[in-house]
Amino acid sequence: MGAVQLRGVSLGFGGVVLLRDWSADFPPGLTLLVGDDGAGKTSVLRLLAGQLAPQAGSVRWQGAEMAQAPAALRAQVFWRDTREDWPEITPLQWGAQCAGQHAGWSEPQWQAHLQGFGLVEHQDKEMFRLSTGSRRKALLAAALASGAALTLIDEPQAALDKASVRYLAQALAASAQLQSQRIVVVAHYDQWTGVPWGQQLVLPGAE
Ligand SMILES: Nc1ncnc2c1ncn2[C@@H]1O[C@H](COP(=O)(O)OP(=O)(O)OP(=O)(O)O)[C@@H](O)[C@H]1O
Repeated sequence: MGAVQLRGVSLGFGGVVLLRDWSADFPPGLTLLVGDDGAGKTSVLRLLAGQLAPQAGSVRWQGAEMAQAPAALRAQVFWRDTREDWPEITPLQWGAQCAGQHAGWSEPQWQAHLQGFGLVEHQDKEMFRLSTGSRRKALLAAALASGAALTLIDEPQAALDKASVRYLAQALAASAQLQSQRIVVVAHYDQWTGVPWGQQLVLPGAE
């Protein structure tokens, strides 16, 4: 399947430069994307998802420019911006939607992750009734269970209890073992030990 390749990427907003002529590869395996608050982690995930186009340079995967990727390629990406509002839907209903969108969806893994994150008691409550942490856990459980060839996870430790962070670390390791060709990118503001990262990329930071 190969890496997502960023070449000579520039990106900025309103005079603030986040990336200038930045090149990086996101190969199969686990990548930790490190950057201070506001360094552009979410923006890089959005570039990888094709939700955002760079102002210069290219973001290519499987022969396509991600911002113009055909639907078949987009279907191989799991990405949901954590800032997006949730519709009136329960975690179970949302899981069913995701199952329809991702060919590699694993129902046993979804069930296991709901259990592992302690979400079973909340799985029938609408998202807006859940705590931020529980909504985050539902998102993470779906990301992991999606089997998506390119899985993008933004600041997963935010609003998670310690037990869930431990569960997530082992679930990430297990997913990398299970699907060695899967590209999983996790953005976090700091180093994160205890996860077998294939690579760690540090963002240059806003100028
Ligand atoms: N669509 C946009 N329009 C204008 N400014 C934006 C846009 N997207 C991001 N920014 C700005 O770019 C900077 C980087 O944002 P981004 O969310 O990518 O960083 P981050 O590293 O994920 O930081 P944080 O963890 O604080 O969200 C921020 O100052 C943000 O306000």
